Formats: sequence, structure tokens, C-alpha cells
Amino acid sequence: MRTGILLEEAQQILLAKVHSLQTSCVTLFEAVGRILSKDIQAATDLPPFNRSPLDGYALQARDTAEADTLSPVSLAVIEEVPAGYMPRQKVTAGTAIKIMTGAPIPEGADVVIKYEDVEWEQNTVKLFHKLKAGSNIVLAGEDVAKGEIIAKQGSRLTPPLVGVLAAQGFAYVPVVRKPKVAILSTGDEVIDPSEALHPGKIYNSNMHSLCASCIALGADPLPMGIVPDNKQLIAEKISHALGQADIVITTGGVSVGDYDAVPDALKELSADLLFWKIEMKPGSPVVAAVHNNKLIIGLSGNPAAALITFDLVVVPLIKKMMGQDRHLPLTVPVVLANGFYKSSPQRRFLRAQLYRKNRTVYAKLIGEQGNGALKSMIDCNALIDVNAGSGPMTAGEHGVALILDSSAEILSEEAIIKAQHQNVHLTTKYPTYGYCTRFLYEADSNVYSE
Ligand SMILES: Nc1nc2c(c(=O)[nH]1)N[C@H]1C(S)=C(S)[C@@H](COP(=O)(O)OP(=O)(O)OC[C@H]3O[C@@H](n4cnc5c(N)ncnc54)[C@H](O)[C@@H]3O)O[C@H]1N2
Ligand code: MOO
Repeated sequence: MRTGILLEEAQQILLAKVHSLQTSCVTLFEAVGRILSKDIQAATDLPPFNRSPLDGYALQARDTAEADTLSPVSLAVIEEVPAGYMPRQKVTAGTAIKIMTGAPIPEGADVVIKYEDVEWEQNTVKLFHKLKAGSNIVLAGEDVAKGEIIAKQGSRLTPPLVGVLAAQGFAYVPVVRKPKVAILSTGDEVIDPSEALHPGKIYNSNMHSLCASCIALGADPLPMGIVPDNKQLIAEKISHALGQADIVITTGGVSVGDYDAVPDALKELSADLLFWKIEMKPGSPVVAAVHNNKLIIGLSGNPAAALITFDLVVVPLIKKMMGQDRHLPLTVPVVLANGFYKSSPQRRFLRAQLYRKNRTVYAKLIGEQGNGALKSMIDCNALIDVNAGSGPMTAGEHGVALILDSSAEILSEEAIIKAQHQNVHLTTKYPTYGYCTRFLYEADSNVYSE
């Protein structure tokens, strides 16, 4: 079994073992956050017919050639067309059709004028200005042209995309099945948050942070409970989880301690061990195995280490299973807003928050960086990638940050790429499904002093 491998190597070994899952069809109500399994081609023009954007009169522009305030032109109003109905008559010279917003433009008409700009009586309308042909007509296909690709396979369904699909008359959307991710906590000391806390015990935070990460990503978590530090019991539980899930994640029991039973449980199962330990801090003792064509990944029990390795090692696999194009975290060049006093003999990922100021993306180290410290993950949206052998770092140094996106608020890939290459200022759109700029905001000058 390989040991002490690079993170990138671990990612590639594991990515080679997973595939995009089967596709299914869901209703539009269930579609948001899911991943498209096919390119979607427009079935129809949108709007499907030339329509009026106003309540007014449809007429021929040439009839208004001589109109002015002193000598208005009067046209005979021959019909009224509400939205939802087709005009029965054509507009000819000297006539107009009263038309409502959203109604189809009658044949022969080439302009619409709104109520407020005319005077009308029972069956005539008076016009006081010359009109330009084509004004106030929304052309068929102006928004979406029949046959165009609206969204590519692998795209995440956002609220606007769901709206566009509805506007095309699609009641169902082809999506990739949600991966089922079994989460199993190990440790004699770990108890459920609903229980009373006894001395020496600790509440199971990993189960909840990892299940929540799955939900935020669009995967289905299967919480498998807590199992004591016993290789037999762990092996049984993993075997049970393998029967239900696409991938099994455990936390705890992966280090070298006397009670660290997960690697032994994997041997007990006769799973094929792929590697143990990645050269990184926090979370180095990751163990990975494959059994019955399914991956089992054992993460450190330390809560921050578990979340960070879940982001860097497991999230790419979930994304691949969900059919997403991009699997690995995006990176951004950053300037450190504050320093880090420790040396890093090992490659280290430091918790940080990104923000943008004066066209530069800054990374501010936040909170406690200890492996077990969980609270500092709350505001963490990126990890600064510190090379092995680095000394202490000072404010103003350049670095590289990996953007985390298993947290509830996700930056769209496009927004990140723009931020990387063009320093475009981002605005908040849909906080739950992408595009949010909790991560990159125009910094308040009080946030830190340069
Ligand atoms: N002699 C050595 N000891 C340790 C080494 C080492 O190289 N040599 N590595 C350390 C590192 S680094 C890590 S990381 C941990 C990994 O340990 P395990 O993955 O075996 O995790 P545990 O010991 O079971 O737990 C670590 C820590 O996290 C708490 N924990 C566990 N599960 C949960 C949970 N579900 N929710 C909340 N907290 C949990 C547990 O109580 C421990 O405090 O090993 C070091 N030791
Ligand atoms: O591998 Mo760890 O650094 O304590 O999480």
C-alpha cells in the first residue's frame, strides 16, 4: 500500500475509480441544484410569437408620417386583442387594433403605441407623433432562438435556468442521480448530540458537518451512526453501508494509535487498500480503499481536518459522480492580509477568508488553525496552500488559495474565473445555489490595516 502521497496524486487515484452516475428525470420543482445529464436545446422560440410589450394600439408606422400635435392622425380601431388570444383581423392602412401587453402583434402592424401617448374615443384613436416602424414589438426568438443550446451537460440547475426550461415547455429535466454518501463516525468517545454529555465523551460533529456538506453539494447523505473503536464492528458497519451507498466515508480511527481501527477494519473486509496518509496538514492520515467497486475513505476524526479533507479529497469524487465538469477546487492567486508566525515543515492548508480590495484578492487567515478547531471553519471559504518547508509568513506575501465550495454558499465557476482573470467586482445573486459573494467582497476599509 502507498503511504505519504501527494494530495494531487491521491485525488487522481480516487477520481479514476468513480464515474458519473445514471440519469433520471425530475420535475422542475425538484430540479434546482441538480446537475444536467444532457445538453438542453431550445424546443421553441422565446417569445414564441411577435408580441406587444405594452397596453396600446398596433398600427402601421407609415400612417403616422404626417402626424403632429396640431394635426393628429385618426385611425379606425377594428378589434381588441387581449393576451392569450390571436387577432382575427389584419391591420391595413388607416386602421389600428387595440392590443394588451403580451398579446400577439396582428398581421400588417409594424408598431405599437401605448395608451398614454394617444387619445381615443369609441372606435377611433388619435396619434400626435410620427412613429418608427418596429418600435415596441418584441420579436419571436428575441430571448431564446429555437435550436440554440440553452445549457450544457454538467451545468448546475439554477433558479433562472429552471425558469428558462419552464418557458420552453419542459416539465421534466434530465439530471444525474444524486450520489448516496454514507457517513460513519467511529470512536468510543463519540456520542450523539441528543445524548447527555458524560466526562471524556464528545459530541459527534463530523457526522453533521459532513452530511451538511453533502446536502449543500447536491448529494444524498446516508448517516450511518457511531461505531466504537472495534475493527470487527467497523468492518460490519462499512459492509452494511457499502450495500446502500455509492461511496462510504468514515471519520476517526485512522492514525497510528492503539485504538485506530479503521485501516484494520478495511483489511478485515479484504478491501483493496489504495493508500494511507497524504502529505498535508491538517488531515494527513486519510486511508482509501476499494471494495466491490466502491470507494471507502477514512478521514481523520479531528473535526476541521475531517471537513478540510472532505473538501479536498471527497468533494471532487462527489462532483464527478454527479456529472459535473470541474471536480477539483479552483485556485486564486492571493495576497496575505495577515501573517502566520509558524513554520510549515509539511505542506499545510491554512483556513482563510477571501475578499477583494483595489483589484487584488486578499486572503485573511482566520481563527484557530489547530486540527481539532472547528469554529474557525465557519467563516473559512478558502485554504491557503503553504508549501512544505516554508518559514513563517508575513502580511503582503503572495500565495495561492483553494476555494472551498462544499459550504452552503457557493461562488459560480464563472464568477471565480472572472475574479481570477479580470478582477471583476461580483454582486450577490442566489446565496443558496451559487453566485454568492460572501467570499469575495469589496472590503470595508476597517477590516484590516494595510
Ligand atoms: N502518535 C501519533 N499520534 C497521532 C498522529 C501521529 O502521526 N502519531 N497523528 C495525529 C493526527 S495528525 C491526527 S489528524 C489524528 C488522527 O486521528 P484519528 O483519525 O485516528 O482520529 P481520532 O483519534 O479518532 O480522533 C481525533 C480527534 O477527533 C475527535 N473526534 C473523532 N471523531 C469525532 C466526531 N465524529 N466528532 C467530533 N470529534 C471527533 C476525537 O475525539 C479526537 O479528539 O491523530 C493524531 N495522533
Ligand atoms: O493530520 Mo492531523 O494534522 O491532526 O489532522
